[in-house]
Amino acid sequence: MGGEASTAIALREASVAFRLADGRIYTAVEKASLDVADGEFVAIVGPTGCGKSTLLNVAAGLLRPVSGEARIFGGPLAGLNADAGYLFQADALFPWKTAIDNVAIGLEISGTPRAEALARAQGWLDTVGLGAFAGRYPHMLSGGQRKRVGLAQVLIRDPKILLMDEPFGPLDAQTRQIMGNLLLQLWSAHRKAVLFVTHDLEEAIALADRVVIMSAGPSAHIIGDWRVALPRPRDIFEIRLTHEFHTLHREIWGVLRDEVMKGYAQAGQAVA
Ligand SMILES: Nc1ncnc2c1ncn2[C@@H]1O[C@H](COP(=O)(O)OP(=O)(O)OP(=O)(O)O)[C@@H](O)[C@H]1O
Repeated sequence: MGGEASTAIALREASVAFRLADGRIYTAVEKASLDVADGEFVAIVGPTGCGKSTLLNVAAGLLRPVSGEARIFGGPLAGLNADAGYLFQADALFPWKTAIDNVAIGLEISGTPRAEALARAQGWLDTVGLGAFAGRYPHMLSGGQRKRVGLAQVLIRDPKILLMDEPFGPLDAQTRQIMGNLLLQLWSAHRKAVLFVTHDLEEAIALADRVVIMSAGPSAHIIGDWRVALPRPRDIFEIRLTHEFHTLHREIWGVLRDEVMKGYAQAGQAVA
């Protein structure tokens, strides 16, 4: 492992608890430890409701752990993580702004002159394949196109860390794969540290350098950590067809399946 400063995100025995409406305390995550190196792509997979978004929110500085800590590039995280860009499942686009204005806004807020912000926003729209859609409002774009604008909106600020919470969740299977390939292209060109939450193990293996599995909650924590030694550059259509992919998938699923079943049981849902 490199020095602490080359570790983009270090969660050290982080525990997160919520006060429920009836006053009880629910410990969602307990003593979760995870490192993401600078430039590394790590995917978190786990049963529904286990605490994946909670961990991401700790890394974003949106939630403070009740014990343990989050360190960013070697320093303690206090307040919002200014090194991170965040992409959620839901669109975060302003409906009253055009695509180009949605992309430019992050620069404008931080004082970049409007003409320069627009020129750079147009460059990012070109990069994500939406150069001709600059003047469209979000409601005039497809779900996949809105995700592309969202990616451009985050990447234009050049964050060192990308926090992604099921970013392609609402998209159809084909568009998800196309977006996955676009993300990999952008990531290999710009090499951010990525923490990517997904419930989809195939997506996690196809994209990531490491796949991390969380246990079912309450008191969820990291129970497995696999290095994905598949070659890059990857095409996520093709990589899923390889023997190495299937072997790794079977191995990780052997652990994940048990947690998924526990997760359903604990949520009181019937499983056949
Ligand atoms: N503000 C809150 N108050 C109380 N409980 C919460 C709160 N936020 C999350 N939880 C609970 O903490 C647990 C973890 O939630 P979280 O959203 O992190 O799970 P997740 O793994 O991202 O779920 P999913 O895969 O379904 O999106 C869940 O049981 C959830 O009900």
